[in-house]
Amino acid sequence: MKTIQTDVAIIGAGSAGMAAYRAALAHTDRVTLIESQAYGTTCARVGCMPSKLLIAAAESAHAVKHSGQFGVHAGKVNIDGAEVMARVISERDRFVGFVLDTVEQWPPENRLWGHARFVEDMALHVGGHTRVDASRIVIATGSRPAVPEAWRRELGDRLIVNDDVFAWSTLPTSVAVVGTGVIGLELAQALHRLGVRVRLFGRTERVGPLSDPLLQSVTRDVFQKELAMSLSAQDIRPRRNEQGVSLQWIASDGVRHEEEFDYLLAAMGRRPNIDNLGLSMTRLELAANGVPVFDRRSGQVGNSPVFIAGDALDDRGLLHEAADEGRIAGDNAGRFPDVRLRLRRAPLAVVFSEPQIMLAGASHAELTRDGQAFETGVVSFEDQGRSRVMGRNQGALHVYGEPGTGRFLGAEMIGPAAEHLGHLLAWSAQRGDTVQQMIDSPFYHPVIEEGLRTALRHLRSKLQLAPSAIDQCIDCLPGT
Ligand SMILES: Cc1cc2nc3c(=O)[nH]c(=O)nc-3n(C[C@H](O)[C@H](O)[C@H](O)COP(=O)(O)OP(=O)(O)OC[C@H]3O[C@@H](n4cnc5c(N)ncnc54)[C@H](O)[C@@H]3O)c2cc1C
Ligand SMILES: NC(=O)c1ccc[n+]([C@@H]2O[C@H](COP(=O)([O-])OP(=O)(O)OC[C@H]3O[C@@H](n4cnc5c(N)ncnc54)[C@H](O)[C@@H]3O)[C@@H](O)[C@H]2O)c1
Repeated sequence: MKTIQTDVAIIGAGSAGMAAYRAALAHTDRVTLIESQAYGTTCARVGCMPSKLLIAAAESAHAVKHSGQFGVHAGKVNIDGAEVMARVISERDRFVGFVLDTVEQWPPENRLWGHARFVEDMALHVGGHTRVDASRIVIATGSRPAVPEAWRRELGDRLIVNDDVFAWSTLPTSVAVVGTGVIGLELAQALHRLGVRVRLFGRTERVGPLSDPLLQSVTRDVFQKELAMSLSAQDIRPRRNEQGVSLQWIASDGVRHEEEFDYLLAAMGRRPNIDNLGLSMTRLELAANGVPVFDRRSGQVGNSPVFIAGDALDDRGLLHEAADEGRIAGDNAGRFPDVRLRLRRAPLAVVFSEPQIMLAGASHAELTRDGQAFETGVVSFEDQGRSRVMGRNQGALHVYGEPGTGRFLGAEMIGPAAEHLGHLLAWSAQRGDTVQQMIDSPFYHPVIEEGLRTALRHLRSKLQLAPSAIDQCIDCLPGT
């Protein structure tokens, strides 16, 4: 076995690992980036980008099918599954190509291929061919889908995960999607809108990530109108059969049901890739979930020269967070022992369903857990002017503010343009804006942001910072 010495070894060349590599290089040329699979990142290859490409096709099909509400009749919609997947894959490959171009420009002597495992505190074995002795190590190994082993054994290639969807050459006829989290919701709705028979299974009544109980119920109602859903499904039993999968489950009414599908898509959460890293060979302190105990502001594991970033943290699981964490961990690994604590951005998460879902700043669950006093301002989008104009008048927004100071704390929303409102609200949360400062900002007319202003005015009156918002007035057109 060959032995190499390096200043910084980075395990994983995904979004976090690539950011860590760039940041560490600012301090030393002796940086080794280790990858065991294809370069290209989860986000570009099988995550953010191909899922949004599939959703874009689905939105297009949906818009054509529902144009009748505007008096525009497009006739029978023909969805060509092969063409849909061809565009998804060719555009995806373009995004992956940009990542590959970047990695290929990096010196080959800085790149090592193979699965890395700790064999001692600061030594790795890679692919059975190389021992790497490193002064500092960054763990950026990402995550993988959680799949029940018994289901995998029973269903074989009929049990699929997100990676498999983006290898399809055409669309299947039917898919059972298990898991009503972010991936389940995005992919189930997209496939349904592209003409695939879909049933979405949840083991509880929870749909999507919103933690505000009232918004959870709005979310459930909205998606139940469009999708075949079996919530609180118990004893889900998949069997392999001629067609693909026969699925039995006990519905919330206690009755056992059975339905057949081509595939079962497991969207049941993701597990950090830290269980196969040989961490037991090190003295690193591990938390109950097996992840080394780390500081979010530095990425440092205890006081050790080991850093961790991205989905491997089992924390926020989002691309922009992975890139930030990679940069912080790589910089600190490069400058070790002069480790710097970095400010983290305000939380922001978006689900690209229709309507979209977003959380910005502190969530309802976090405020409640932390015992933070707060009031809630609300707006429904059902009668909001611009949302009605566009026929996208579904959902609601809740904004949270602090009594006394009038400080804006956070928001949760299901509704139109949530990806954009989410940014405005996360920026306000990060700046520490007051509700009044936000209301004093310009609002054009007619725009969906006027709905946000209604919610903020409602919050202001709940915080007793101003008289109740005026419901009817000349500049308060419908839904403002
Ligand atoms: C379907 C889907 C849709 C998503 N959509 C969005 C979205 O719209 N917006 C958003 O913000 N986020 C989204 N995400 C989440 C986002 O993709 C991830 O948070 C992000 O890609 C994590 O980056 P990472 O660098 O931590 O992991 P990865 O990019 O997975 O990189 C980890 C790398 O480590 C390698 N590796 C693992 N173990 C070893 C080892 N022992 N030795 C060597 N190499 C190893 C892996 O092969 C991999 O290349 C989505 C995820 C999925 C699955
Ligand atoms: N738009 C985005 O930003 C985006 C999109 C996709 C994925 N992601 C990232 O990927 C992560 C993983 O997504 P995900 O949807 O797999 O996880 P998730 O944690 O959002 O949802 C998992 C769901 O699976 C359910 N589940 C788990 N075990 C089950 C069982 N045995 N039977 C039935 N249901 C079961 C859970 O109750 C939950 O509803 C997300 O948390 C997010 O960080 C982000």
